[in-house]
Amino acid sequence: MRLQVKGVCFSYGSVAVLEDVTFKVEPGEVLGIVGPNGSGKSTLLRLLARVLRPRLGTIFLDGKSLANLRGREVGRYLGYVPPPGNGQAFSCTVLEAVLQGRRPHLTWGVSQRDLAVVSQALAYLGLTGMEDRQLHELSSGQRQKVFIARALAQEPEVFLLDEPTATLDVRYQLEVLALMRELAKSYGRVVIVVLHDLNLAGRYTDRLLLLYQGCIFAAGVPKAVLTPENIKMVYGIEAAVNESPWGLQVIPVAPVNYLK
Ligand SMILES: Nc1ncnc2c1ncn2[C@@H]1O[C@H](COP(=O)(O)OP(=O)(O)OP(=O)(O)O)[C@@H](O)[C@H]1O
Repeated sequence: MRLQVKGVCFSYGSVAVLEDVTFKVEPGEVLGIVGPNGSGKSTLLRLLARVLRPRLGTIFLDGKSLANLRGREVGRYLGYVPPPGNGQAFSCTVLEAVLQGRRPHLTWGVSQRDLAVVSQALAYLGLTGMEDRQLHELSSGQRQKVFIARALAQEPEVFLLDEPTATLDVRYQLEVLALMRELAKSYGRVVIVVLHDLNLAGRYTDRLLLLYQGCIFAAGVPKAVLTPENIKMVYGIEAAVNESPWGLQVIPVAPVNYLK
């Protein structure tokens, strides 16, 4: 499914947060969104997930405006994983939470296939055996895995992940991003992922949007976006950027004003 964003602007009340954001993502692509705190990354993802509506501009899925989709279509097309710790403290078991991902697909109750998909999603995230645990009794990383498993179980065309790796240990940071790449490359899904870790952004994405004060400051392949100059302008730090056998390596050195 192709996703197109055309001239999107958004404000919270009278405060403009996104200005004239335009880009597109093709099936099979992993798009990363990076940028400093408050630059508008989460807001952009919430607009793509139709949690928020643009003030101006349009978001298209295969040429159809997102605004015109029915609720069930939104659930089938878009799998949204909110950032860790964002109003997710409702009380249910791990199994119930992941099963919720099947809701857009359910017809007459839960089928064997629904259970098989859920069980595979749990296994991918190393959650097998934790099905009966209560969500509020889990560690924040375990809870984050549950929300990622729920999005996997949803089998959406487009994955929208807001800092999915922020609370995960290094192994699962790699597991989750490798799995998302695989879903894009082998199954033609679109993956859009907000990341703070520039090394992960450099390694696991095909293209990056670098947001700055609500605008796209740079867009393109990671090597073109994650330059020391761009990083300095946007984050105010000196950084060393090297090519490594595993992809781009970004070493944040120090805030610019500390070096004077
Ligand atoms: N519900 C809200 N009401 C009013 N302003 C908001 C709301 N949510 C976010 N903002 C503001 O909108 C701007 C963009 O916020 P957003 O959460 O999209 O940024 P972000 O790039 O995801 O930041 P971070 O890296 O800190 O998660 C910020 O200035 C923020 O204070």
